[in-house]
Order: sequence, then C-alpha cells, then structure tokens
Amino acid sequence: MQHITRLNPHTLPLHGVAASRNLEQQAAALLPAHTLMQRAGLSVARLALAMAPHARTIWIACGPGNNGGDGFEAAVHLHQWGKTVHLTWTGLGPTQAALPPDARAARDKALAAGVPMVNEPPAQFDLCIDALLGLGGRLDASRAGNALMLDWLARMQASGAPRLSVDLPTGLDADTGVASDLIAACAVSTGATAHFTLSLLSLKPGLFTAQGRDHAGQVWFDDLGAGALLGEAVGSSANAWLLGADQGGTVSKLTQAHASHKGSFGDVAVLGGESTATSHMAGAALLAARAALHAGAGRVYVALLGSPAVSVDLLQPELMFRNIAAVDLAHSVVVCGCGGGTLVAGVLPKVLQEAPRLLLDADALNAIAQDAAVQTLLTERHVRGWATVLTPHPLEAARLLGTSAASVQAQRLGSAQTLAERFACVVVLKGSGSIIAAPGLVPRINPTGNALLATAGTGDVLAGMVGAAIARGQSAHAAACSAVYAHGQVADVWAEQRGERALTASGMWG
Ligand SMILES: NC(=O)C1=CN([C@@H]2O[C@H](COP(=O)(O)OP(=O)(O)OC[C@H]3O[C@@H](n4cnc5c(N)ncnc54)[C@H](OP(=O)(O)O)[C@@H]3O)[C@@H](O)[C@H]2O)[C@@H](O)CC1
Ligand SMILES: Nc1ncnc2c1ncn2[C@@H]1O[C@H](COP(=O)(O)OP(=O)(O)O)[C@@H](O)[C@H]1O
Ligand SMILES: [K+]
Repeated sequence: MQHITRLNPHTLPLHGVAASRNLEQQAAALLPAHTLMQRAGLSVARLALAMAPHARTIWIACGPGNNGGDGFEAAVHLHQWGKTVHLTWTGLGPTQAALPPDARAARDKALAAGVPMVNEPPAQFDLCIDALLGLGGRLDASRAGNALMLDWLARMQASGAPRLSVDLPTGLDADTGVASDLIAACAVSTGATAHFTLSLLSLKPGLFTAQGRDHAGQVWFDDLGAGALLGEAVGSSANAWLLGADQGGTVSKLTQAHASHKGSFGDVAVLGGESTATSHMAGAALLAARAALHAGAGRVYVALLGSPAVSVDLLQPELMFRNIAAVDLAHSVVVCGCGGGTLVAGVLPKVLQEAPRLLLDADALNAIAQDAAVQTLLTERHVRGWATVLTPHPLEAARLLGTSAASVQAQRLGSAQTLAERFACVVVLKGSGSIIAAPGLVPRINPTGNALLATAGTGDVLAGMVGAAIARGQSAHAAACSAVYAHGQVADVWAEQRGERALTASGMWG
C-alpha cells in the first residue's frame, strides 16, 4: 500500500473505468476466484486500522455492487481484530438487489463471521467506511435506493468522524473527477487529514483533477498485486500519468558546467502588458518576466504593447525593455499574451511565423480563438518542427474549442488532448490538477498546487516559468511538466510554512 502524496518520486499510471476493468479482468484470470476482492478487503481493513488505531465502533456502508463487496471483506477483518463493526447494506431494503458473485461471497462470509448487519447506522461511530459505489456507480436521485445512500453519506459527513472511501468517494466520476451535485456537501477542505480514499487495483485519474482532490482527501493505493502479475501492461494501458518528481523536477544551475555564461541559460522575451488610455496591464508582463528570471533564464527581455509608461523595472532592474521590433524572436523563447489586451492580435502573425520557441497565454489565446487565419498559422508551426505551448485556463480553453468552461471542466483530460491535437501544440489546461497534453502522448496530471494559487497573476508567473525551462534546454513538453509541477510546489511549501497567509503572484519567489 502506498500513500500518494504530491511529492511522489515517480510518475504513476492512471486508469479510468474501462482501463481499470480491463486490468481487473486480466488479473482475475490469473488468480483463484475472489482473490482480488479478498486482497481489497484486507487492504481496506488495514488502512482503516492505521487511520484510526483507537477506533472502537466502525460503521461500514455497503452498496449494491463489488464496491460493497470490498466493504464486506473489510468488515470480517475488523470484526476479527476486535472492533465493533456495524454493517449497513443498501440491499437490505425493498430493492433487494442481486449482488455480483464476488460480493455475494464476501457478504455471506461477513454474516457467517457474525458481523451484525443493521438497518440503521450506529448513533455514534469512530470511523466510517464508504463502500457504496465505486467504478460502476453513478449517483442518480431518481433511482431506487439512492435516497438511502445519500442519507448515509450525509450522516458520514455530519458526524465529523474520519472517513475512508473504498476505491472512490461515492458520486465521484473515476474518469473525469466530476463530482455529482448530490455530493456537493461532502467535499473535504484542502489538507484535511480525516478523509482518505484507498484506490484499488489502479489509480483513477478522477481522484486528481477537477473536483477529485476536494472529495478524495488523502489518497492511498494498493494495486492488489496487479503490477507483479501484469507487468508492462499496466503502464501501456494508462489513460493518464500523475506527475512525480522524476518528471516534475527542475535542473539545478549548479549542476551545469562551471564555464557556463548567461547565454548558456537562454533568452526569454515576454511580449504583452498592453497600455491604453484606460488600462495598464504592464504588471502581467512583468510578472512573467520576473518569473522567467527567477526560474533561471539567462537573459530576460520585455516588450510592452501600446504606450507603455515603464522602461525599467526598479525592483528587477535585470529585465531589459525593448521595442518589439528590436526583440530577437528567432533566438529567444517568446512568451506572448500576458496582459496582452486587444493589441496582442496585431503582433501574433509575426510572432507565430518568426519565433521557433513560443508560449501563448491569456489574451494571445483569446485572439487565436477569434481568428481562423491565425489558427492556421499556429498549426503550421508544427510542420516546421517548431515548439509551441498553450497555457489556457478553462474559459480560454473553452473559447479555443468553441464550447463552455463547464464542458471543458466536465472533461478536462479530453479537452486538453483535443486542443493539443487540433493545434499540434503542448497544452497546459490550468486549474486544480492541471493537465499537460501533447499530440500523440498520454496526458499528465499535476499533483502539486492548491487554492492559494487562485489569485490574479499566478498564471503569468507560470508562463514565465515554462518559458525559462524551455530556454534552459528542455523540450516544450518536459518544460511544461517541470514548470507546472514547480509552480504548484511553491504554493504547497507556502501552505506548509505559512498556512492561510495569502500568497501573491509576485511573492512566489524569494
Ligand atoms: N471484482 C473484483 O474482483 C474487484 C472489485 N473491486 C471493487 O469493485 C468495484 C467495482 O464494482 P462494480 O463494478 O460492481 O461497481 P460498484 O461501483 O460497486 O456498483 C455497481 C453496481 O451498483 C449499481 N448501481 C450503480 N449506480 C447505482 C445507483 N445510482 N443506484 C443503485 N445502484 C447503482 C450497478 O447497477 P447498474 O447501474 O449496472 O444497474 C451495479 O450493480 C470497484 O470500485 C472496487 O471497489 C476492486 O476491489 C478490485 C477487485
Ligand atoms: N485551486 C487551485 N489548485 C491548484 N492550482 C490552482 C488553483 N487555482 C488556480 N491554480 C493555478 O493558478 C494559476 C492561475 O492562472 P490563471 O487562471 O491564468 O490566472 P491569471 O491569469 O490571473 O494569472 C494556474 O497555474 C492554475 O493552475
Ligand atoms: K466508495
């Protein structure tokens, strides 16, 4: 069993519903009947004991399928270890669902062991286990038995007792991380220690993106021996990968040759920060430029759009200000769009045709969404072997896809991959569990970061960090992975060291 933290050393494979079922079938075929569920139940019981070693009364709520079966298996162990276990099962009611064979065997074993099956949850309990629905479940208020499940989930939430969700929190979609509206009240706050999810056989992408992190709490993983049984089939059937330090780490400047000079670390040029009579967005460009500098770029240039009132950054005098005509687009990594306003549309065709290494953010993405000719210039870059990274937040992604932010959020992995394929670019779809997608590659999900980042300007900082990573020699995809990971880590370290104190974009370094 493994605790999945934000600092996993290795990038881990994630499997959605279909891929998980496939692995389950392959593993089950190599094992005696019921073995996987027996392993799952033992694992649940062990984690329950570790979570709440002094718990005396444990309530296990079992549902109509194999998720419930895992609960029955766990009940047997916890009962034998001297705990007072109360089992409730949705099948006891008038619906009397027929259990699948594994779960039926587990239920019969629990009854034979003398675990009491009760109609009502205990009035008081020290730990509760949600074994209602897993991979095959979808909460639906109109279905028989769901009112009961919702009542039980509400009681678990209201109790404040530690909760262990088996495989998935009931109501969370394993593929997308979308939580049913019916469990909106069951989210845990970031950093809560009293809510655990034990993912079984495979890790599910939905635990790590969209609303997944809010509902899963601390994620643990037991592959039930599938890795040893199936070997490479596990990685090759992954629907996504959870970034670990091996792909998220940055290269230290001190590991470079002593004879390095500023040119060795590459140039970044930030184009954006529109100034008009009524609006001044230079700050966005300065944030990206400063972030690039602090992320290790050798030299950073800033070209502001419109009628800029600044030609020096007094807090970061290392930044060099240029007119856009004086920027060496061919030899710099160009970060274009931060605070770019409407004027950025005017420079986009030139940038797309002259900058071989380019990151497009914010208003540059909005301008692309509105102009089919510019979209063609964007996709043509790939033919030339040029590197392009797009860093949309969900609304910007929606504009590029001609859809709504809600539909992007409903399919974060799919939306990021569609954008990557359509524009032949690396795409970072930002937000909780940022997705990094590239044509022909399995998408990555970033495990770092928290809601402290939900403040203006942190996206500009990310753009600068990705630009710097490319300037220092990483491929567009590797740079996006490492910078997104490092950006989130800043917020995680901040939360550990300073708790709730607000993090500002310009406070992300130093
Ligand atoms: N087999 C094994 O060896 C292993 C299994 N494992 C465990 O099995 C879990 C997957 O089991 P599962 O496929 O049975 O799905 P599960 O989520 O329990 O429920 C599906 C059942 O509920 C029903 N149902 C669905 N929605 C409903 C609703 N709203 N209201 C009422 N009913 C609803 C649905 O009926 P249907 O919708 O098809 O009519 C079906 O009968 C997995 O998450 C893991 O915990 C692992 O430990 C590995 C080893
Ligand atoms: N709740 C959150 N959890 C993790 N990361 C977040 C969260 N909210 C925002 N972020 C991150 O903060 C950054 C915000 O970027 P963006 O929305 O472009 O803001 P802005 O344009 O104001 O800079 C992105 O990297 C995003 O992934
Ligand atoms: K569950």
